[in-house]
Amino acid sequence: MFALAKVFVEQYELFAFNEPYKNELEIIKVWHTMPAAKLRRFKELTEFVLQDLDEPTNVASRAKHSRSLREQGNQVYKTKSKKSGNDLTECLLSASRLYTQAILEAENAYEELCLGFANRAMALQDFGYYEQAYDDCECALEFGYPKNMQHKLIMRQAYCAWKLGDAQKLGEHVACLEQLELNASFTQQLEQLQQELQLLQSNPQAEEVKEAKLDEVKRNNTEISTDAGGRGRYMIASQRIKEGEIVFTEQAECFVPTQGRLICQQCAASLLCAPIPCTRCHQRVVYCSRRCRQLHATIHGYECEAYRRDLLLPIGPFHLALRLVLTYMPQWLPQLRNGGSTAAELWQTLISIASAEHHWPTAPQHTQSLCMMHHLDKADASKLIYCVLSANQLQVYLYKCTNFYDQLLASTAASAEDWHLLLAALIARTNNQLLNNAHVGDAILPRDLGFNEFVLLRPQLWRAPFRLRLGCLHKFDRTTLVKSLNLPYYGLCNHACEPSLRSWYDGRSVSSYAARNIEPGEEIFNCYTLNYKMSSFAKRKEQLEQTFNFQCSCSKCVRAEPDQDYFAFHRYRCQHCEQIFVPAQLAELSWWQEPEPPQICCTVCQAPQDFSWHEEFLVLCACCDKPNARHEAYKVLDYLRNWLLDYHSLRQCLAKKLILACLTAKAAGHPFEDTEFGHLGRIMEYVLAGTEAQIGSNAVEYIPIMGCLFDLIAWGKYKCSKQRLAKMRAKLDYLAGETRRIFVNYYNDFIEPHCK
Ligand SMILES: C[S@@+](CC[C@H](N)C(=O)[O-])C[C@H]1O[C@@H](n2cnc3c(N)ncnc32)[C@H](O)[C@@H]1O
Repeated sequence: MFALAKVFVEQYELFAFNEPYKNELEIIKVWHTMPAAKLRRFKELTEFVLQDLDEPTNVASRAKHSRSLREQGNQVYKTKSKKSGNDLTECLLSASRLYTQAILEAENAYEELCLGFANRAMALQDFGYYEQAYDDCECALEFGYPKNMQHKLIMRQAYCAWKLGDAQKLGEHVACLEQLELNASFTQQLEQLQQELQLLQSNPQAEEVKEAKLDEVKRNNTEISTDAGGRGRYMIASQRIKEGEIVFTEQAECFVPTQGRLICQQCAASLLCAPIPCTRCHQRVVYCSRRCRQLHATIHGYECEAYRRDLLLPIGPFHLALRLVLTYMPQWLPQLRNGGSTAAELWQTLISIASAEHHWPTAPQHTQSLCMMHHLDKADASKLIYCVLSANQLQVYLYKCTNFYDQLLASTAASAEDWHLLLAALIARTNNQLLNNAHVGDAILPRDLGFNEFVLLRPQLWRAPFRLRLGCLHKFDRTTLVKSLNLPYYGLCNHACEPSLRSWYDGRSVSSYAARNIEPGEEIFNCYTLNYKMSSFAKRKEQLEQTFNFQCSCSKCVRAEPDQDYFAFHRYRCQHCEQIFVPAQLAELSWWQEPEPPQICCTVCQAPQDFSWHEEFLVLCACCDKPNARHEAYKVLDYLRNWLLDYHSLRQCLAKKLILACLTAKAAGHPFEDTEFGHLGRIMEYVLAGTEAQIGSNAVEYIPIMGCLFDLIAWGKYKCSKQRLAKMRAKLDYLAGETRRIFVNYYNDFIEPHCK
């Protein structure tokens, strides 16, 4: 990261750009025409980054480290015969964790890599992750598992295929094993599998009903109009859409993980139990299955060297721009084939597609993406230069380190030099379009999950695949941003501070639901910032102006008092005059998040407020394993209701802290009195009502708190009516498939029994 930043600083000095913006191609041309000596230095620096960042692998030391981790895994795995119940689960998952580390560490030390996969297959199979165990066997074979032991893996695959009810695969593996000479024990296993195969064949299992996929996009509720007055295109309802109904769905053809997160690069799954890494790019890319690895192979072929050099993390948002260009170039090329032979002509061809009218709901994503709005024309010189430097670095990378140019040169009459200009200009333009249009997708994960930690392998959490232990749902306590996606249809929604949509991400897909009834012809708004109840008018204004270049004139912003709803979550009763006030300065509203909190004074009597209890409350939360501390904390929170009014942001924040601290203590086995659950239940209901008031009960933020309440119900310590439970259960249907599976299993295992 340092090398790239240093190079950009020097390149910035070399690139004196002070011309008015025409378009991205013209800016790129400017640096291509800088004085020869400067240009030489500029190019040297670009290439220096590519050379300097290359991290060759020391295969021997990788192998050594990987072997040591695998052997630790073996030690743990060996103890399984003495274990049962949760202890057995722990043993298998901790072995799987160590084998996973061994696989990641091995990189291209293939002798170790294949053994790591083979051993993980064994532990995962025992635990019941049959699909993943099957894939691991396949990986072990791919990476050179010793020939004389391959029958073990084939037997394992046959077993997994049987468990998965896949007669075809089972038949293939059984046929293969029948050709081999096996010892008595393996022969016995084979005979059993032969019988199972006959049973499967004579009694084929009903085709598993696959969950409805989002591949089929829903757009019939919406139309796109254009505003001649500068707001560009916008989305309207083509018919009445009732609150909670789907407004539209979209599936991103390209996305990237945010901040180097290890999610599947193909399907964006964020809960992996058996990550399959690329062996070349230093544990920076993983897949949830071999199929996903296969589907992503072409794009990764272009990115692998950049990952290997760790170029994509420091390049930040440009990574999505790069991926968009890599993804769509094959679709753009046929249009460019007859679109001229110079960079200028090809550029013009793309721009004419971008400025044409299309039927937006059905236009392909590669066309919609070309047409996305951007504001590079309003950017200052430093932003333009940074954009050029990043785009140049990526273009040179593609030229020097990949075979991406092959298709460009084979499909068009343009020269490599023309493509240098065009590609850099296209990356720069795409990046700016994405800054204005890209979306970030979240996942519900434990707050303390490490970057290279895989939650499905976490200790003390699971009792079976996708089945949590009693009282552990609260561990999924946070919505975390995990991916940036290109969703150009969603991007056609203009902004309002009170959105019409509640959007839920699932892998590469988004489903947007109506936040309230929407009438035919009414505009459908997204909210680009926190909504009007969660952030101040000034903050939203600043963000919208800086990033999106417009001033919001939505119904919430044009009111005489645009902050009235935001202030409703910051009302105090003065400790002296007992009048109600909101702190005078915006910066004072979230004082508890400041490193050096300001003194808050009542705006009626000016008396300074004493918030020393805040620190004390945090200390109590940290000691929630002790009953006295918990009782004191319940009391303080109850007392605060007189001073932090209604759904005060701070009171909600403290309530969440206390809930999580108590549930963590309870899950760790600390005894709780029955009366305490009454307190906790009330506190959870308070936070749920606050979340509903501030964001809505159909927003993803509602789910983690609901999960806490589920734990209480699951322990039999809190009662809800059947109707209430049914309503909460219905919310789980919004969740991403992988998370839904966990939450629904939990509901069925532990909540449903309490309904009877
Ligand atoms: C994600 S795009 C929305 C679609 C865009 N109108 C288009 O035609 O492509 C964001 C851009 O649309 C414009 N925009 C969005 N909401 C707006 C609003 N409420 N008022 C004015 N301009 C808005 C701004 O130029 C903003 O940068």
